[in-house]
Amino acid sequence: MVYIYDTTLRDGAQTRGVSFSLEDKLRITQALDDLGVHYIEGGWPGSNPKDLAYFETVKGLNLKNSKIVAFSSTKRKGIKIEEDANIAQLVKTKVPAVTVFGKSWDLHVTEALKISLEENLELIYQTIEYLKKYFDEVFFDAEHFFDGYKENPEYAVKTLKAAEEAGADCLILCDTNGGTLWYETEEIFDAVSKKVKAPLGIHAHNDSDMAVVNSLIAVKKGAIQIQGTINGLGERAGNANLCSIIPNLVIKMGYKSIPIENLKKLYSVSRLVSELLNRPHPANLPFVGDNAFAHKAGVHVSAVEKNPRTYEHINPELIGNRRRIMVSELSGRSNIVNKARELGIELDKNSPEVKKILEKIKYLEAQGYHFEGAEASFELLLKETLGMSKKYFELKGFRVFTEKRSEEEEAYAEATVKVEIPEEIAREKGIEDRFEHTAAEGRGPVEALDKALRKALEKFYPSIKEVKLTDYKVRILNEAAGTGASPRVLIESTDGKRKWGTVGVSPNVIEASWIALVDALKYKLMKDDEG
Ligand SMILES: CC(=O)SCCNC(=O)CCNC(=O)[C@H](O)C(C)(C)COP(=O)(O)OP(=O)(O)OC[C@H]1O[C@@H](n2cnc3c(N)ncnc32)[C@H](O)[C@@H]1OP(=O)(O)O
Ligand SMILES: CC(=O)C(=O)O
Repeated sequence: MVYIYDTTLRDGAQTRGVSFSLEDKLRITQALDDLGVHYIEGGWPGSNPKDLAYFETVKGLNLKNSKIVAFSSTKRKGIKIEEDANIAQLVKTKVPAVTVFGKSWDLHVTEALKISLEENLELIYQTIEYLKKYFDEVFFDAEHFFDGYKENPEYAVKTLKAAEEAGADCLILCDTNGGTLWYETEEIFDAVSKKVKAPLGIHAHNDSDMAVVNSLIAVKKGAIQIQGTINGLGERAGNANLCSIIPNLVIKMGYKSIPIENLKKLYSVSRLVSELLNRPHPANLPFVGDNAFAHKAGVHVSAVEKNPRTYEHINPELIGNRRRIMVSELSGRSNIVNKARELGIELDKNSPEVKKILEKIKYLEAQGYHFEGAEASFELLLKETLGMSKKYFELKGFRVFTEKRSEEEEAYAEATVKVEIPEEIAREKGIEDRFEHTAAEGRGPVEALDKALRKALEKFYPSIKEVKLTDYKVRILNEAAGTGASPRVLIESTDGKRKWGTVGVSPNVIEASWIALVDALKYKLMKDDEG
C-alpha cells in the first residue's frame, strides 16, 4: 500500500504567483477527498490567518477518504515547547495528523538555525515526542535529507533516528533543493532503510526534472508515502506531480493505493486547480494535459484509428482525459475522417470529398491559416465542401475609415457594410428588402466593422445579438516583409452556451478580421439551425 499525501495547499501555495483563497482551499480539499487521496496537508496554521481559518472551516466538510494534516517546523530554539506559538497552533487544529519539518543537513543546522548539531537533534526529538501526545499520526519531513546525506551521512541518519525514537510514524526523506538524481535516490534509500525501522516516505522537488522518477524509485525501494502536488505546483520548479505519479503507480506499477476506478477523476481535479488559480491549464502536462492524447501527424492518426495502442501509452479514459485529433497541414485523410466523425459525419477515407477538404486545408495553411485554434472555421469549411451548410448572406461591400483630428483627440473609426440575404431565406422570413446597408462607429476599425456587420444582420437573424467576441489575436506571419506582412487573425466568440474559434488571413488586417468575424457569425447561425 502506498499512501498519497497531497501538499498542493501548503507547498503548492509556495508557487510564485499562486494565492489560494479559503474557498479555493476548501473546494480543492473536497475534490482531493473525492479522488481518494489519503492525506491532505492543508497549510501551516502558525503562518497566517487564512491557514488558521482553513483548519477551523475544514471540520465542517464531510470528508470520506482523506485525513487532514497540519504542518509546521520543529520547535524554535531557545524556548520551551509549551511556549512555541507554531506548536500551540498545531495542537489547536485537532486534526488526525501533523507533519513537522526538521533540519537533516548539518549546513542548515549551523548556518540557518545557528545551533549545535546536538541541539537540533533535541529540537526534533522534543517536538515529535510532544506532538505524539495529541495526534494519532506524526510525520517527520527530513528537510534537505539527500543533500545532508551526501555531505554528512552519519548526521543525516541521526536526525531520522531522533524522530523515530520520539515516535514518528513515517520518516519522509525530502529532496528540498530538487538536485538529486534518480540513482542517488536509489542508493540513499537502500542505505537508509537498513538503518531505521520506521516506514519511509519521499518529498521531492523538481529542480532537475527528477521529482516524479525519484518518487517512484523511492517506492520501489520501500517508501510507503509519496508527497506531491496537483499539476506539480510548488516552490521554484515545483513539487513532484501527483497527476503523473498516481497513474504510473497504480496503472503501470500495479501498487495498491488510490483505487483504480477513482483515477477517472484525475483529469477534472487537475483542471479544477488550474481554473481556481485562473491560469491556463498546461496543455503539455503528461496524462492530464489537453495535448497528452492529442494526435496531429497524419501517420499517427491513421494508426490510432486502427488501434489506439499504436500511439497511446494508456487509455486516456482511465484518468478521465480524452483523445483529440487535430487538423493541419500535417494531416492525412484519416484526420479529416476522424474530425468529421466527431461532428457526427461519416466519411469514406477514399472519397473525392475527403481529398478535396484535405487539399483545401493544406492550401489555406500554406497561406497562413491555422485550423487548430479555429475549429469553427474548419467545421464551416468541411460542411460547405460537403454542401451541408446554407449561404446566410453575401457581402456587397464594406468600407472602414479611421480619423484622428488632433494630437489630443482619440482616434475614431467608422465602418459601413452592405449585405444581401438569399431570396429563399428572405421569403421564409417574409422580408421584402433583401439588402441592408448599415454604418457603425467604434474605438477601432475592427470594432466598428463588427458592429456594422451585426447591425446589418440582426434584422434577418436576431440571435446574432447573443454573440460576444471574447478574444482577438493578430499574428504577423512573414515578419521580414514589415508593413507588407500577412496578418493572421484568430477570434474567439461565445453565445453564452458554447465557445468557438475562427480564423482569417489576408495581407490587409481589416480583411483578415472580416473573414474571421464572418465565420464567427456564420457558425452561430449554422449551430442555431442544427438545434
Ligand atoms: C522546505 C519548506 O518549504 S518548509 C516550509 C516553508 N514555508 C514557509 O516558510 C511559509 C510559511 N512561513 C511563515 O509564515 C513564516 O516564515 C513563519 C511564520 C513560519 C516564521 O516567521 P518569522 O518568525 O518572522 O521568521 P522568518 O520567516 O523570518 O524565519 C524563519 C525562522 O524559522 C527558523 N526555522 C526554520 N526552520 C526551522 C526548523 N525546522 N525548526 C526550528 N526553527 C526553524 C529559522 O531559523 C528562522 O529563525 P530566526 O528568526 O531565529 O532566524
Ligand atoms: C518539507 C518541504 O517542503 C521540503 O523539504 O521541501
